[in-house]
Amino acid sequence: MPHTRRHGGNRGDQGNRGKGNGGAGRRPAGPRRTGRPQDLVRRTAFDVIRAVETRDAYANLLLPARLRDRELTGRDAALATELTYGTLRGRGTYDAVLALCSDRELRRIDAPLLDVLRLGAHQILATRIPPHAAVGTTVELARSVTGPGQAKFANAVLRKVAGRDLDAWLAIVAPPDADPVTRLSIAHSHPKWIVSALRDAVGTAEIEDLLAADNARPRVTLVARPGRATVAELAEAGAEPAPYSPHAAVLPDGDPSAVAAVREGRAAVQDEASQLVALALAEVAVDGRDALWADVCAGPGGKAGLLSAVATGRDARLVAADVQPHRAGLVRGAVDGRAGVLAADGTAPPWRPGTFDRVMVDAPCTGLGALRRRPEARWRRGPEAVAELGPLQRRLLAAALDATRPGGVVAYVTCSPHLAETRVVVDDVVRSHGGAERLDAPSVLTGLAPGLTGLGDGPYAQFWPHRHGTDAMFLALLRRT
Ligand SMILES: C[S@@+](CC[C@H](N)C(=O)[O-])C[C@H]1O[C@@H](n2cnc3c(N)ncnc32)[C@H](O)[C@@H]1O
Repeated sequence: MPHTRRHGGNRGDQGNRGKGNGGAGRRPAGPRRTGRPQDLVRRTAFDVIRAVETRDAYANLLLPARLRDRELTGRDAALATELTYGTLRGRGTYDAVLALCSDRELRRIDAPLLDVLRLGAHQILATRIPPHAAVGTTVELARSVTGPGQAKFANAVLRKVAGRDLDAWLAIVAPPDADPVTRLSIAHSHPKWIVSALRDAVGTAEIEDLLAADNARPRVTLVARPGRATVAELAEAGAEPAPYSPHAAVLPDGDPSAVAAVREGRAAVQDEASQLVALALAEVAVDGRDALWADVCAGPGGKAGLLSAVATGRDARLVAADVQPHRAGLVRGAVDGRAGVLAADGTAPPWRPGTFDRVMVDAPCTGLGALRRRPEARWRRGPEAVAELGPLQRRLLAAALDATRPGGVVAYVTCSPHLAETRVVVDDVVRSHGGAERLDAPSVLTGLAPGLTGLGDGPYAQFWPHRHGTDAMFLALLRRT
């Protein structure tokens, strides 16, 4: 099933009735707060879904801005978020159902109308909104977006969708005797190439759990930057200590920016695996000097923020770089004053060979390990992205080994479990570059978090959403010889 939770959507329609648009000369962007709040909630979800399609917008960045502009808060904001993310994630499943309910091929349906239908299918099949209400409000949306003729078509299609529940539809569109990749692709709404790649990485026994975890809402994990904030302080603000990272706390509900330490930059939102791979680089033993660290792909600064705080506590210094100047700018807001930040190309860096004692390469990758967070990401790129990124990943890792002194350590990290951008890259570079010895990453990580298991047999470590509740982050640790 594309969704593991059903949302109490219709309850969300009750909030903030009749608040107006805030006055003081401020006009919300797009539709105004007139009419029924649920219309504005659905319209907001629709607008974000369209912007994702037409201007490559990122839902997790655009939606909060639209909610603010339109003064949607509380349950209305929660419903708009659920409808936006759920529709984007579930598109693969909903398209398979819509194709059976429409007398027109989906590719012949106008793109805005198809998005309205997907939004309707999500409400009917994966929320607790009563089907008649979901059909009625979606038909109204179709009318306002595309006109009365199309509203009639939308009504006919959505009434057919509402004729069965999700399980009954899945038995038809993803039957047990279908080819396994096709069945998983439709049932869990992932493109086939991603199902195949994830199955190669995690194995047949766990692929279904992994795909289901990609469709669940991720918890919000905070990092208390060492020396600047503590988990105890985050706990006072309502967060709960997380299971593995000593600096992590989970915010069960609510807005991270309501936490003072987050507002003040002493804490931040950061996945627990992302914290642990940075800590692994900081903790693995190095022989001799331990004074100068680098993060060569640092933007926007999640790992650099943690590394710089740990470095400062040990009287070491972090140099953080990113090839994109605006991303290097974001890093400046995440690191402490001792760190150096610059815009530089990690494949042709301005520092001398052998400069650093510890180097982080958090390489640009497909992001297949963070599909929970970026609901549209799975539809955006095809398998060619893996081949396109491979040469850059290899050059960055080779250059990082060059930048490390003998006895120093390099961490190669991706937010993807795809074998072609994880172990295949590291194996190739170790073979062709020479001068690198693989360290056992799982044992370094379990040294940090004794309860942590299921990272693989080494020398590489792989986190998984369904096993660890984290992003599928990969870590290789290499000692420069
Ligand atoms: C996965 S992101 C890094 C995330 C970051 N480490 C964090 O924890 O917030 C990869 C970064 O590599 C940067 N990048 C891509 N090519 C690069 C290059 N040749 N040299 C340096 N940085 C590069 C991208 O701009 C992007 O910011």
